[in-house]
Amino acid sequence: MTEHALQDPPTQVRPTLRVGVLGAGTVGTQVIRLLLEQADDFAARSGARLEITGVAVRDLAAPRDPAVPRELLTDDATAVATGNDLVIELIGGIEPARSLILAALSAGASVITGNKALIAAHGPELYAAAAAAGSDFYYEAAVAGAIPVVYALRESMAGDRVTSVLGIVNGTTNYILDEMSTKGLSFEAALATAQELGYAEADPTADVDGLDAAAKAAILASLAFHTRVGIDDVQVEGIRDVTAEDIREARASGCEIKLLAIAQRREDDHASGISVRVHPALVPVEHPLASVHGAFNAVLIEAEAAGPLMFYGQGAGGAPTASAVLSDVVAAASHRVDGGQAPRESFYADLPVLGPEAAVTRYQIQLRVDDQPGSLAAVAGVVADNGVSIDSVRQSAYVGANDAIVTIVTHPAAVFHLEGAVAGLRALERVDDVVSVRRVEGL
Ligand SMILES: NC(=O)c1ccc[n+]([C@@H]2O[C@H](COP(=O)([O-])OP(=O)(O)OC[C@H]3O[C@@H](n4cnc5c(N)ncnc54)[C@H](O)[C@@H]3O)[C@@H](O)[C@H]2O)c1
Ligand SMILES: N[C@@H](CCO)C(=O)O
Ligand code: NA
Repeated sequence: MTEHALQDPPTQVRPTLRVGVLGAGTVGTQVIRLLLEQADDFAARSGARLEITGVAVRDLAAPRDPAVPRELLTDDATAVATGNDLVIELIGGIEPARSLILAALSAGASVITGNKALIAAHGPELYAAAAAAGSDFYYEAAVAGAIPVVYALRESMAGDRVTSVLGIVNGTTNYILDEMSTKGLSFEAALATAQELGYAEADPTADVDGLDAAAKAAILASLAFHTRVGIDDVQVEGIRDVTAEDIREARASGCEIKLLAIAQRREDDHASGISVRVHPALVPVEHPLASVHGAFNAVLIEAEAAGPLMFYGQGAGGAPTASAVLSDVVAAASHRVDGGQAPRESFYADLPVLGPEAAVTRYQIQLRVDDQPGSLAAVAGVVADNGVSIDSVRQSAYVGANDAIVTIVTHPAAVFHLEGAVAGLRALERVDDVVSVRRVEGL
């Protein structure tokens, strides 16, 4: 074959697919810009010309990025949802996004969304509507922005048995913790900077309280374990109570504090099922997740045959997220041209989702103790008596008193045993204060 024959004839007639966009905010604007700027590439890659017929917005008069042509704007979102071959939902939230997506699917459109909150609350309903209509339902942008982790779990890992997913999936909180760690800022000061830079919303609750990461954890767990996992199945703790002091102490013991999303398969004498949780944890500095800085995301997947896989990149922002949306647009468009369909929901394994009592993790316990002979032995005795095994102990002087700070890292322990040990420590006369109890991951 000559080189010439490999090239795409410019005159080739292609079908046209009608594309509707719901929402022209941070992500929608970039999706529209790229679809228009790179129209020929999208036509060549998908096999169809992608024509944006309408962009539904809430306020027609609002100032807009010039990348969004004014003549495409409409405030009739239902018409955009029901009058196109491909519908891209980038409004966010539950309603009206849910109703618009259902309307689009029942009108026969394929739907692409980045809406993790909606999928974590109503995923099965959306999948069922897509299957009933014979349409595609795609959502790469919903988890970790540009990082192709939905594709990885839904398609690349379809031939393997995933055992765990461990990730930093919220850019805002990673930025805040990183600023606290590298610049010594307080939580409040770091949050204010994140808001100034546009990472955090004016109302940062979903990010800071771990709910955005929990929605993503639910999606990751559903895909990894072929089991329906909703946001209510995820144990969530955010980063509001992480102090600059916690981070300094973590660094002194060779760790960073990261907000982690964790989905693990458990099959042992004590529990069988999956554990899905989001919480701050100490991560040893040599662990790959410890060096994920700023608003970046990273996801580690472990599977039986593949072993460990690591994904890293931009988990938020208009253009990075648009990249993920557009990969789905190309896939959905090429199915319209050449046949084929997106993977359907896979929940055959139906594994039980375990409660918080089943979690077995390592902990770091920090105590302020009397710096007297026998204090360490008393502390170690209480921990052992409660069935918790100690991995390491570090003692440092406490400034301004006859006290010492003792930092204990345990071997993996059940919550029940850990709570017993902490209660026992609090009751010890030699222990003035249990300063902090944090989970440790990645040891
Ligand atoms: N921004 C990111 O970094 C990012 C990353 C991954 C996924 N996402 C997801 O992408 C989606 C969009 O996020 P975003 O950051 O672009 O949000 P955004 O708030 O910037 O944009 C949403 C837009 O939708 C508009 N809107 C609200 N109700 C509407 C309605 N009824 N009809 C038409 N338009 C309406 C809003 O006015 C706004 O312009 C969300 O689901 C979000 O979770 C965002
Ligand atoms: N608010 C989210 C956007 C991406 O979902 C974050 O900070 O990661
Ligand atoms: Na992604």
